[in-house]
Amino acid sequence: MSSDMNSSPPPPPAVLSYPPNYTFPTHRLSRVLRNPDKQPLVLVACGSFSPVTYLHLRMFEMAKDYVRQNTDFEIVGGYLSPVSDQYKKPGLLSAHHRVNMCNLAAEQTSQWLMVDPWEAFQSYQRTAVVLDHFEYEINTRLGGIATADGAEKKPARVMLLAGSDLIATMSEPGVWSEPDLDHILGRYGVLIIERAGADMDQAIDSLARWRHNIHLIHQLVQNDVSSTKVRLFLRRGLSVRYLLPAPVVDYIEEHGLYMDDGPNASAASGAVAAEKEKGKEKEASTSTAAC
Ligand SMILES: Nc1ncnc2c1ncn2[C@@H]1O[C@H](COP(=O)(O)OP(=O)(O)OP(=O)(O)O)[C@@H](O)[C@H]1O
Ligand SMILES: O=C(O)c1ccc[n+]([C@@H]2O[C@H](COP(=O)([O-])O)[C@@H](O)[C@H]2O)c1
Repeated sequence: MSSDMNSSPPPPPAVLSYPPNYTFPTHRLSRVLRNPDKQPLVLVACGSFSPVTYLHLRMFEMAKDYVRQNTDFEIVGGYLSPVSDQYKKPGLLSAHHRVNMCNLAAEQTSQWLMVDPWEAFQSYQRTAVVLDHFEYEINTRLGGIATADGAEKKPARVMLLAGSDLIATMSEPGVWSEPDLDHILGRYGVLIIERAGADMDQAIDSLARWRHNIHLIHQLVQNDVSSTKVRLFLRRGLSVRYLLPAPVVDYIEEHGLYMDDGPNASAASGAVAAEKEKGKEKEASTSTAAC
């Protein structure tokens, strides 16, 4: 293991709690680095995924192109990490269904993406802790990623992959704690995907001190699909085909999901999430009315 790894010890497993019968998914993790000059990189996208859309999957492909063209990293794994039911965001379907839909999307439309149910099936875990969990599983438990000649194992860099709307919340008072921001952006870093309606430069304005660890990825094809719009379409009996992977559309139909407002729709448990949802619903509602 490199000296880098020794100077930055991962947190002890005691701070990480585990859901019952949990196994960290590694079936698509590249355990060997193709290019020995590169540093292995693992992408982690945290979110509701209620439901997962093509845009969630597209974030990973955009990141892959960016990383290949602009960095010294080699991507060895990509994970969707659906949030716990305790996040209680309006429109949040049960973790059981959200994880199933993410698994269908990853397994049937991608060769490299995986779904980690670690945070979904337990109490709410902050994003900083989720990234620590990946760090522990990949670099402590698995010992990192081997070079092709097997001479050494390099620690993988874990990075958050997120849309600019999520990053914009990092400048909103009271949403993220300052030590967590320092942990996420200082230690791990983030790849930000431009999202219509959330200006990237504005989103990172107050995050300047971590700029060296923040990578901005611009959209080349504008596409503002959101889970909120998909849920709204479903409630109105409109088609969502070609906005989501076909197996996910079939799953939603088969289980009759998102036909009503759901148990959390008016609970407004998280003020920020609820406000965000209301704004998105309004915007989505205006655009479907215009159709
Ligand atoms: N169209 C998109 N463009 C860029 N990033 C996106 C897009 N859709 C989702 N993301 C990002 O994916 C991650 C997970 O998002 P999330 O599950 O909250 O989806 P969402 O569509 O924003 O959901 P909702 O509409 O329920 O708020 C977040 O980092 C979010 O910014
Ligand atoms: O760790 C935090 O303090 C924190 C604060 C706000 C949001 N998050 C995470 O960001 C994600 C937001 O998802 P969403 O669907 O609300 O856009 C979700 O995974 C949350 O756990 C995390």
